Amino acid sequence: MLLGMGATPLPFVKVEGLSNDFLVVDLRDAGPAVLDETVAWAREHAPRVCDRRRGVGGDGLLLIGPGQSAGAAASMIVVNADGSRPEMCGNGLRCVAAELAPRSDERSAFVVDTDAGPRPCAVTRAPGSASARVRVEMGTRRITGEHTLELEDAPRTFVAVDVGNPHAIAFVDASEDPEALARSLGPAIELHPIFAPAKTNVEFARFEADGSVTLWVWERGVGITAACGTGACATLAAAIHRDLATVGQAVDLRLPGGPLTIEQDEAGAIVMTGPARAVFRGHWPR
Ligand SMILES: N[C@H](CCC[C@H](N)C(=O)O)C(=O)O
Repeated sequence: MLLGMGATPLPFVKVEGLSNDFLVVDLRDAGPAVLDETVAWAREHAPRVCDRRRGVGGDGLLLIGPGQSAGAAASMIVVNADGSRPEMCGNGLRCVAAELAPRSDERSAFVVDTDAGPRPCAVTRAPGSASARVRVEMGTRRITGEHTLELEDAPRTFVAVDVGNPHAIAFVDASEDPEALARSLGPAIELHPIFAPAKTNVEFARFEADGSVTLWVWERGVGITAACGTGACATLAAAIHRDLATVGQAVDLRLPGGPLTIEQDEAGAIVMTGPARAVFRGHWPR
């Protein structure tokens, strides 16, 4: 199936994990030439495909290819809504794993290769259900620095965390609104020279009286999303780094799209567990 003039329509599955939504295209059997061509096509057409009025709508595309590393069941290539190709996507990987897992199986486990490395996944679902609960080993976080940025309202300090992709997390006071801050300051921080050339995802997190965390994310290459799996992982890592949380402590991360369970061990290895759902199937006309 060669894409381009007269190419056949592109089959996809629309998926969502905590309302972070994507188009999944399964190219495991398409061969390397078509996979590469489809990645190039997706990067060029992502803005239109992800447009919520003129296209399917979504935060990005997830292209599934054959596994690259020994024993991997498949690989996942992520394309953001702006056409950029990030290293990793946590909510997206849960959705890809749920697509890879046989609907008839209650439990399945396998490794998926990503641009950030292999990620072990475990899928649990009621047989036949379009929804699943997925546990992903997200690798080991790296704290890459702390940066105090002079921003329009006041200097703010961000913890820079790499969880395969880059994140900058600011913890805000009880009197501040993380959503308003993410919307107003997110774009400038994503593009701030200190994070060049890779740019960064941006998180504003507020600890609540009950110990939970209200989290809003301005995603690199996307904008505000309802949830960000890698962002939740990076936020917990930053909280532990700042002694706002402890290793092994279950922190209730409250994203607009719903809660995520994140755990970090003494060595900095992070595990994320959350939902994934297939919403509908379709074909994108070529
Ligand atoms: N926009 C992100 C990729 C998607 C991350 C997010 N959707 C997740 O669930 O981790 C980036 O450019 O690094």
